[in-house]
Amino acid sequence: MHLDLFTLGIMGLAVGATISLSFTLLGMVLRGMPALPIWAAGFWVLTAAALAQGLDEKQSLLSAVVGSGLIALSNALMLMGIAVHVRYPLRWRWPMLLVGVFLVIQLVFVLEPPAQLYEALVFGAKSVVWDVWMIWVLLRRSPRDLRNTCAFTATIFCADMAFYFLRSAVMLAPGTESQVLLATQLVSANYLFGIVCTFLLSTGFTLMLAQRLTLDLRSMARTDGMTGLPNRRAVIEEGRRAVDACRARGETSSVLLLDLDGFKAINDSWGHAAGDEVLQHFVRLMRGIHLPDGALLARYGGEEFLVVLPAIDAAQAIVAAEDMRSRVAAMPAQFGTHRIPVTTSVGVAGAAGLEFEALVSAADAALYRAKKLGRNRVEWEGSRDEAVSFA
Ligand SMILES: Nc1nc2c(ncn2[C@@H]2O[C@H](COP(=O)(O)OP(=O)(O)OP(=O)(O)O)[C@@H](O)[C@H]2O)c(=O)[nH]1
Repeated sequence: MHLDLFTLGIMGLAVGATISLSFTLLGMVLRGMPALPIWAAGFWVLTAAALAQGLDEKQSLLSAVVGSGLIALSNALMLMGIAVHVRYPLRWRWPMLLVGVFLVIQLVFVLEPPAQLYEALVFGAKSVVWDVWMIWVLLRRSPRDLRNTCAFTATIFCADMAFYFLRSAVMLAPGTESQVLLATQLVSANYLFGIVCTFLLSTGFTLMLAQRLTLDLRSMARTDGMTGLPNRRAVIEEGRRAVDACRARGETSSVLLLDLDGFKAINDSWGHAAGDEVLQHFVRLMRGIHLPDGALLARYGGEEFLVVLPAIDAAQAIVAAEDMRSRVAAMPAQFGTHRIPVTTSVGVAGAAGLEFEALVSAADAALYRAKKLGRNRVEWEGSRDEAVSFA
């Protein structure tokens, strides 16, 4: 089969339109994925570029300027989609500036046509600039937990770059310029490679989206929606891991269980929205307190919060708990024009040998006593030096 430019243009059009349509439809289903519509637009623009360039064998002004302008625009869209996906704050103005520069270069080429070799080399250089930029964002600006799918996509851009270097090497080889057949074959190879790359790129982007979706869902399942803190499930998992690591080293760990006092009365007197505001106010206060490295703060239940302090002994934990209690008592919550007094009771447990679950139930027993003894106070199990004496 002879793959002339027209045939390749039709193939590019079919592949491009299919991918663009898939991404557009995916964007309608997967809401909350901001990169998706940008990539869909990128693929549509790339398809339009294939249409403008591939179906116009005479290489008129339309194919030269509009086609390469569209290719530059599609690269800018792909790049912006990647930046949005990895949450790298890249401003639209920089890729768009590059599109403008490349468009001017193309216009100059139309007005004063350079040697074919020179034009092809500039075309390759333009692709390499986009490739390097995208590879840099994918590998250097992506979060660690998205890195493997980003690395896959970066490999495609590396292959694209390698192709252009290879193509340039062939073109620069002595005597190549005069071989018309070779030049035509290179253009065809360029098209075919572009089609394969576009397909692989769509696979790379799909993998990146799948990984982001999985991570987002996993994070949502472990986060409390109202306060943004880790939820009970997350803190049990992470707390267990942290306490076990300390136990293995023979170190003490402590946990604090904090429960807001009279919270039902706050809801009953001021309404549920006021209750929510009090919870958020409490979390803001807690976040403002400097906790030791490795400490975990989580929402354990309705108005109950758990602090895990690995490698912190009971005496230090009691001091930390007293600091939290007094700060909360000193700062009422603001709800509209009303100031709502807030206090918390705290149960503390700290021991070297206990498992996480045993520490939490000891802290729970201490909390129960704090409530019984009048609330707004810190209680612990056992002596202050070894807050759980029954370990
Ligand atoms: N506004 C609001 N209320 C909540 C939320 N989660 C739990 N609650 C309420 O918190 C209240 C807890 O009441 P109780 O367990 O009786 O505790 P309390 O009134 O604080 O009493 P003590 O703990 O003994 O001081 C219940 O009325 C729950 O409906 C929430 O996310 N928002």
